[in-house]
Amino acid sequence: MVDYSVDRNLAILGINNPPVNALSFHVREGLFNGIKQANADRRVEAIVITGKGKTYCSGADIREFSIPSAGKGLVTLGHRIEDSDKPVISAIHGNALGGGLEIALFSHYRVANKNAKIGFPEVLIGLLPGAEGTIRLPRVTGLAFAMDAIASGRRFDAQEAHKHGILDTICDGDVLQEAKAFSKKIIGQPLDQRRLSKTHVKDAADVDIKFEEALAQIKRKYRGLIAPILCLKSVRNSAKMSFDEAAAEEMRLFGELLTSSQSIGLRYSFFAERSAPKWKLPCGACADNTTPVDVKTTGVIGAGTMGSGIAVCLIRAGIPVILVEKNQKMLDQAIKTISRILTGSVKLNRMTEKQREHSLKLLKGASTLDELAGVDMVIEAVYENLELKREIFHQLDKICKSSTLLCSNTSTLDIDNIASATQRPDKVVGTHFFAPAYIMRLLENVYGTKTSPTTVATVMELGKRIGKICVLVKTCYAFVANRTNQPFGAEASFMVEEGALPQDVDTVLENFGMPMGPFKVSDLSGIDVGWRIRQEVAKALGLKLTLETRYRMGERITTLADRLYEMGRYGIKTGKGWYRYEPTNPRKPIPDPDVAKMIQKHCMDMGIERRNIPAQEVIERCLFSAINESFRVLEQRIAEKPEDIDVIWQYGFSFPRYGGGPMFYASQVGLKKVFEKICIFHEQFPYSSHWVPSDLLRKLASHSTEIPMDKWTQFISSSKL
Ligand SMILES: CCCCCCCCCCCCC[C@H](O)CC(=O)SCCNC(=O)CCNC(=O)[C@H](O)C(C)(C)COP(=O)(O)OP(=O)(O)OC[C@H]1O[C@@H](n2cnc3c(N)ncnc32)[C@H](O)[C@@H]1OP(=O)(O)O
Repeated sequence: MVDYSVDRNLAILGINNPPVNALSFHVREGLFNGIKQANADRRVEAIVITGKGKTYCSGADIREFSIPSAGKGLVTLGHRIEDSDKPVISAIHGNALGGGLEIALFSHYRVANKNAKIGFPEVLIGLLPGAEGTIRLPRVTGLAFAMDAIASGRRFDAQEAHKHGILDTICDGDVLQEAKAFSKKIIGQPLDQRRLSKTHVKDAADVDIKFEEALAQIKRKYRGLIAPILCLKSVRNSAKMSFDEAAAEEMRLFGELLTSSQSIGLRYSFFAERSAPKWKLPCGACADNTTPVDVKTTGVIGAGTMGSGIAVCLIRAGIPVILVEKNQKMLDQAIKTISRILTGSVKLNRMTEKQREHSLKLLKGASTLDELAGVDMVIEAVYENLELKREIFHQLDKICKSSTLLCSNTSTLDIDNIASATQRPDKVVGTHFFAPAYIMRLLENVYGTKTSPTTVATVMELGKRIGKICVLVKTCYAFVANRTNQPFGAEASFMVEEGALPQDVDTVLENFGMPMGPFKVSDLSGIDVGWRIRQEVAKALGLKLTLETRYRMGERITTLADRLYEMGRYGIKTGKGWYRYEPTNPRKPIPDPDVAKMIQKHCMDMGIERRNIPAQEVIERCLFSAINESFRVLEQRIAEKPEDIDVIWQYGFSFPRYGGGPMFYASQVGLKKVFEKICIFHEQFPYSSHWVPSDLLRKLASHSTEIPMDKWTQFISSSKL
């Protein structure tokens, strides 16, 4: 795990723990012994710590944090490095992150390749740099930089690190060669001033004012998160306490964070996000054994909000797009919108003007499907109507070359049904983007019964290329995202019918950690949009809709949103929806007594007695209904693993990352408790089929001990596989 070699007067300790050279137990042991050995070796005059392969060191092994007291060895190792009688140089390429940067700060000197990335990302997993990082960095950079870097977790480049004194030198080529050359300048120099524990924070006098400024910013930016605040407190200690006192306090704060529910959730999310792209099909094909085809050209059909957003994603990633829209006015408008979106990206420094111009050159408008004959992939993004989509796929099948993949940006419709309109069902797949497509990171890829592994591999790869977090799911009505979110929204509305007001429900869920409650989201996305979907569904089912009912096809429903629509309250776009909006601040939702009156009248007319709804009930009804549906989705193998559902909720519905997602939340509450509550709600609300308890959940909950998440799918009855 650490390769020890001697090159003339230098001992080279090469960390060799692919893929990211994490500081696992054996790496720490290897470095410790290497320093000891080098100090005892009379040939050696200086020691270089370097990383084998692509990187120097990406920090502690996050998986080890679930082992009590793991990690303590890092501080012991650090002290051994700093106390070395022979100078230690860290030679950095790739990443020096977290514990990796701490090892560099225990070293006496640091040299790096100009492409290296440096940082303390611990806060992103709910921790702080616990091996004296919060005490050492301010001694090098001063307080303001250290507070910002540690509390934000941002990665910065070698130039910035050099400017702030973290690096002694940066080089263009091989960093090990540079370290060897550098050693000649420092061998024989006194080491004491290079030992950071012997130095002081230079701007310590300003600590209180800098702390207050940073704290105010952090509280605004990272609402509800504990780790950024403790990061700042620990940096403050570096200026107010002796080195040893501050380090002891840092260790205590690290321990507090390590066992916090936020950090446990964030660490889960770190790995869940990385597990999502590792897809697997029932036939055994998977990400590791399937090669995607190269997509060089694409077509997008429909120049509405979704089509334009998808086109932005593609051209931004350098992929040419033919945007097909038969309505010329709409096409012109879409091209203007796309150009405006890219201008916005330039203003936000997300791309340069030159990149914007290059991207726009990749976009071509067209009015007929015939233009798509030669493209490698088509993404259809017309509105949600099965017949229309089937007709388009039927035509595309005739027009496009035989290898073209045909993707549908549908949020609900059956992929098998769409595929059956073609002679190439193996090349048909769902690509469900979330609005606005150029901002939202989630891409829910949907395979049908006949979709080939190559087609799946290709859309998963394309998603990655355009910067999306891809999750693969099997076709069913509404897939995983909308299917599991539907009960969440329905329960929120039912509670408003039973006694809460929209703002009450929103506030509870925002306090839980959702950035925006469901009624604010509904105002943002448009009440008319939901109304139109309900009309389409009713038309397809041959139903006549009325406002004066509480049940449809044996299911409880509420017509409150339809009543808002009838009042012309479409949400933010009309200045009125569940809330009202002042023209002077059109984004700020203000509770509206007219809405309260409408709700009360609705309840009187429908004979509903209103009652007080406690906050706990809001959380349980919204989340447990989504959890129950999630277990069904898992049981039916619509989702392959619980982590996939959680990633969908994080990136599709902004579920707080520290909360993990509905499945992780269930695991933390305890499946027995969740199941019992679902049974109670099922009795209380017999006309909501989302409360019928999932068999899988029942089975897991009946176990005498909690079953860990990675074992849940083993309990699916074989008859359901
Ligand atoms: C109870 C009282 C106890 C008191 C104890 C007190 C003791 C005090 C001692 C404290 C010691 C603290 C030390 C330190 O401050 C803490 C840390 O260092 S925390 C870790 C900080 N580092 C990170 O957060 C880096 C995380 N990784 C990344 O950001 C990225 O992976 C990357 C390094 C930028 C590389 O990105 P990519 O190239 O895109 O690759 P992937 O992300 O896909 O990763 C590839 C593969 O590697 C796995 N992995 C990555 N980093 C780690 C890691 N740090 N530990 C373990 N595994 C890691 C990743 O999961 C992928 O594997 P896969 O999941 O695909 O199998």
